[in-house]
Amino acid sequence: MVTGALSQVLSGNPAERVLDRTLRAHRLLSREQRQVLAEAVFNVALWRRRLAFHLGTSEASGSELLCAFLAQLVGLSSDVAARLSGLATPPELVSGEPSSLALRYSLPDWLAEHFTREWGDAAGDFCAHLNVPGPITLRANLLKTRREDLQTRLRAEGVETRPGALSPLALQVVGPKPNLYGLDSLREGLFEVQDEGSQGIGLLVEARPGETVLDLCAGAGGKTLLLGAAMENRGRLLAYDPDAGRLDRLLQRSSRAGLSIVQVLRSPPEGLLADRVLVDAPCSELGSLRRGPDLRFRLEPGALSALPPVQRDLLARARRLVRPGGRLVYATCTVNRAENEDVVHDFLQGAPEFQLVPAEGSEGFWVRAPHLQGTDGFFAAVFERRAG
Ligand SMILES: C[S@@+](CC[C@H](N)C(=O)[O-])C[C@H]1O[C@@H](n2cnc3c(N)ncnc32)[C@H](O)[C@@H]1O
Repeated sequence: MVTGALSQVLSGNPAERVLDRTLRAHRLLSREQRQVLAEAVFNVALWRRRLAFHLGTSEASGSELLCAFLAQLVGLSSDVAARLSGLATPPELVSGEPSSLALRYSLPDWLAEHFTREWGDAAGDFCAHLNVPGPITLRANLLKTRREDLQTRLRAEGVETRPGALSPLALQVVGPKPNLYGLDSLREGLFEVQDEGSQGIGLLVEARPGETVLDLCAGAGGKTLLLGAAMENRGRLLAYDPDAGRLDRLLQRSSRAGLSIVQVLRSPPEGLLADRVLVDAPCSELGSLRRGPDLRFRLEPGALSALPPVQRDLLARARRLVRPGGRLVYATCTVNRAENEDVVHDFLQGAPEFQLVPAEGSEGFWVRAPHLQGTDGFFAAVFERRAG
């Protein structure tokens, strides 16, 4: 069963979906067996390049990779590892650390090269952090609760948390992964699951009660909901996204959150002057790679250059929708100068009515990353439209 699941993952099916399907097809597995299956699928999906190095090949089967995982990472003897993996003879394993970043941290070559260009000496540290699952972080919905009350409520539901250090709304789950979707507190809209970096972007907008705020790439509303709570459900909160299904989910989540000021726009906004506009742009999403063990192997190098034209176009549209004296926030969840700093520099050159509001990061940009603050990777730039 494990090797069947692994060969599906190795042929490009998302590990999480494969695991889900396999568990559903084998409902009689014990809790421990399910856990072992999950560990094996996730670790082989993530470490496949590194494990292939230990096998001395670039093309290894699911069984061979599983055997290398059990011997190299779990520490079983090679005989036992081979038997558990269904191999007749144990493969000879190469020991030691690979010298290249790509093999050490199990990344495609092009991606390791990209991260070296982006982070320089810190690339190894960044890549190491991509291989550790991020924390599960919740955002307290202040329309319905306070962070400390939510913490008490969750404890009563069997979920231990601690306050996040970066966002005043954040609680981090402590201990094993709970089934959050089974909790009444979630159904009652007391919280949403949201990385602290993502919360930080919503907070950069500084939305206030009574204002008109536009979320131009609202998706399913992760940040829209935060903006609505910051506005205390007063004012106008406009949410646009070309993906109708995501907007439908946004509406469901808004109603669960007790948010009634959201107006979903089914076509791009025109002729509007908002106090604040958020452009949470579509991007290559390299900052979220730790959220899926095999995401990195399903990306193509073309992802790095596909989106800057779309991002430039979005900023050009957003430019016309901010009132004089208003605020514009451009954000991505990626680590790619071409989608971040370069897009922003071009925008500032072509839009002299806007000025950068410097954040604490380098060049005045706001940057979050797993090896720096422990969040997923994000980039943001805050602009103000000059008054008059
Ligand atoms: C990073 S996601 C947004 C996530 C969302 N803000 C959240 O916090 O949950 C980017 C979104 O941009 C949308 N998008 C893609 N092309 C777009 C366009 N031309 N105009 C506006 N949104 C676009 C995608 O459908 C996607 O939902």
